[in-house]
Amino acid sequence: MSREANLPETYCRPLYRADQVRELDKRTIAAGIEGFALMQRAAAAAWQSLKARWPEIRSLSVLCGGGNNGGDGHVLAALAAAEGLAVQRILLKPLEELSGDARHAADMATAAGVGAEPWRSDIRLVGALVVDALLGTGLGGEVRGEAREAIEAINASGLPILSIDIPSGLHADTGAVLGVAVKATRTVTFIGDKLGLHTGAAPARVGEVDFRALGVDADAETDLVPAARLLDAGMIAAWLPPRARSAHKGDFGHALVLGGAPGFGGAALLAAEACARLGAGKVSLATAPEHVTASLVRRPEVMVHGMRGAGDLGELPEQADVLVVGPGLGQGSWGQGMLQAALATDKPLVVDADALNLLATRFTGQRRENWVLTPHPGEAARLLDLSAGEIESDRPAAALALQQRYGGVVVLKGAGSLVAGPEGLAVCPYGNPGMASGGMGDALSGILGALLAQGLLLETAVRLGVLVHALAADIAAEQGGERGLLAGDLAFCARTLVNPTMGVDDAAATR
Ligand SMILES: NC(=O)C1=CN([C@@H]2O[C@H](COP(=O)(O)OP(=O)(O)OC[C@H]3O[C@@H](n4cnc5c(N)ncnc54)[C@H](O)[C@@H]3O)[C@@H](O)[C@H]2O)[C@H](O)CC1
Ligand SMILES: [K+]
Repeated sequence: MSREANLPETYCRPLYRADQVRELDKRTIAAGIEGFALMQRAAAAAWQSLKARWPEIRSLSVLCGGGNNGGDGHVLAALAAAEGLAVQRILLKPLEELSGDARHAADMATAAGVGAEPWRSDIRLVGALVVDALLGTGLGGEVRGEAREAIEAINASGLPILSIDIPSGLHADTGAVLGVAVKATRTVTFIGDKLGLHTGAAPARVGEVDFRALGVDADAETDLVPAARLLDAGMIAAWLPPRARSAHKGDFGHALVLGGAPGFGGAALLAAEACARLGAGKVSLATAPEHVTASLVRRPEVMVHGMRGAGDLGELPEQADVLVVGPGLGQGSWGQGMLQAALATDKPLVVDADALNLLATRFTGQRRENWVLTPHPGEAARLLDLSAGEIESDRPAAALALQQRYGGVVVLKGAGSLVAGPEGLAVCPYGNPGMASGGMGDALSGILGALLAQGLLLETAVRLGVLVHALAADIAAEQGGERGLLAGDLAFCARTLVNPTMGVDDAAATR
């Protein structure tokens, strides 16, 4: 178990940076498995993964770079040829310029009768599938020269693509595309799963990630603290406290949503609804008076209060167990007053949308340990005084910088949302482009409010909430497609996720 009581680390696969994987390689070699044997294990694992995914394939085009990533490709080419496949082996660097394990691998493939031809810009890829063995953890800087051409040709081929270790051109630590990157169908990665395969541009580039440990137990290297951990749906049940039969709504907390400035009612309603749907005992909504009727009609279970300004809040903040501030807040005096009232309490806060923009502009210097900020890259840029491009160029660093500066827990939303907290970094591998629509952030803030209201530890609640929110979006997309996926669709899907299915007899048994 991890240091925080209910965070079973066994479910969160460790993710490493490239330098940590190289350190693991070094230690493995020092422990007696020499480099070429490790390369042979890697290539064999990639070959098994390829055959499992494409059992019908009878020909390959293997593009080999000048380093050990290319070495993996040479060994795989020999394995495929030995099983009767037609193999086109293409070299980015002449055999005689190779060295070390890569040269050993290339010579072995040649000795096994596998032909080799130099890369040419007019080359035709004749295989039915491409193996991308150009660049791995040794990629340094923007992709240059023939490697760039080769990557573009691979992407233009229209063929299925298996990337060795990392799609060439993708940064192993940040998931950023360094000029150009392969768009793989499947990526087989070795020894340590890599942080850069799960965030930034990676989710759209890696295809299916097939992690193979090659017999190396990275977890045993306790001094190698993983760069992040990969959230897994298997954790949902472990993180949700069971409900006692004798429970009453007071046991599940009271969440107060502050939002819906005049003209911005929808966001606040979405947050309040998600909060109710995810199990808060009571939900109050403090919003502009014009939204009261709509709230009563849409969600009568939410106790809605019309607020001309923060002065009308009265005892509401003190009566709540958690405050969600930001959905539809606006940045005018109404919104500023609501945020000020929230900051004046010592209650756990979920801070989103315009509340984040106000933290960056009018309420600067704030820091607390019991809040969660949920910026998208644009809001993160304002909070760190950077550009959105700089945020996206190194999302893990941005998430950690936000957490360092503001304290508590930070969610940097986007493909492969990141959760940065005292436990370190967690990456969410779920979600889809259907989430790029208005209200998704409001739904997340409501989900987080509900889990905090029910008493989950801050970091657990945030990791769980981000996971459930994204997984619900995947379920909703499976049911009805990504286009037109609405935030309101999520709350119900998310609700099913936080209610582990019970058979009828189980339900009877608990009566
Ligand atoms: N024991 C091990 O280390 C194992 C490693 N495995 C595989 O090896 C690669 C890492 O290999 P390395 O030689 O360090 O680097 P790469 O092959 O990824 O790249 C070096 C290669 O690429 C050229 N290059 C670098 N930057 C650029 C650039 N910006 N543009 C163009 N070309 C570039 C450089 O000149 C070299 O030719 C790892 O990913 C694994 O695939 C085994 O899998 C396990 C054992
Ligand atoms: K590669």
